[in-house]
Amino acid sequence: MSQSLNPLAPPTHPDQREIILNWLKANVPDTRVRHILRVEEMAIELANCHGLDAGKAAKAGLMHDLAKFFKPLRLLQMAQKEGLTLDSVDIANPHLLHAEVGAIVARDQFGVFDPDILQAICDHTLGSPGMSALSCVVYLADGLEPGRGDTPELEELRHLSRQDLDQAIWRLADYSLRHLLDARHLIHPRTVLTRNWFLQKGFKRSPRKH
Ligand SMILES: Nc1ncnc2c1ncn2[C@@H]1O[C@H](COP(=O)(O)OP(=O)(O)O)[C@@H](O)[C@H]1O
Repeated sequence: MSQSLNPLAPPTHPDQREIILNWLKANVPDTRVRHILRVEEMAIELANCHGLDAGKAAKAGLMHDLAKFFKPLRLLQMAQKEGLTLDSVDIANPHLLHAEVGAIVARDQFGVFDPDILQAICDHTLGSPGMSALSCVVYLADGLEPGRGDTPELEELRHLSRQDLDQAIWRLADYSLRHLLDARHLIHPRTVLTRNWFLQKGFKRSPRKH
């Protein structure tokens, strides 16, 4: 995890999924629970497509939005207590911290200590330059699960997400950035850094195309 959540010994509960799902049903509106379940399903599908650990993808998908409905002050306080470095955009829009704070909840409330899963939860909204394939899968599942719509652009991105994780990441980052620009929202620089990192990775793979 780029911002040091401490990976200690893992006490894994056999009924962990049911416990997490019950917590979500009590703390998150039904529409968001349905989104979370679609993210879990798409993360499993993408993990299988790309030869990744589908169990880890499922867990990160199920837990990615644990802190989605935490109030801004709570998000800021938890992030500060954890010692996370905050960008000015995080301070202006603490909602963006729900990703990192979700990983803190996964660790502290549900005893998840797997650093790959915690990092994928952290990365799900803004991405991260050089993020792992597991993080890519959860970022893509969050942005492209079927409930996001069925425009030709989204369908193309879904197709790409099954073929090429790197290209799908920068294309989905571009898609998000376009929406943020149109809405005249602040843009967190990490999305731009993520987009550039994965675009450049593509240049290195096929230099003559660019
Ligand atoms: N790079 C970014 N900079 C600023 N705001 C962003 C960025 N990425 C996403 N957001 C905004 O943060 C909010 C949460 O993002 P996300 O978790 O992807 O949303 P949701 O799952 O609710 O669609 C959304 O309102 C989105 O517009």
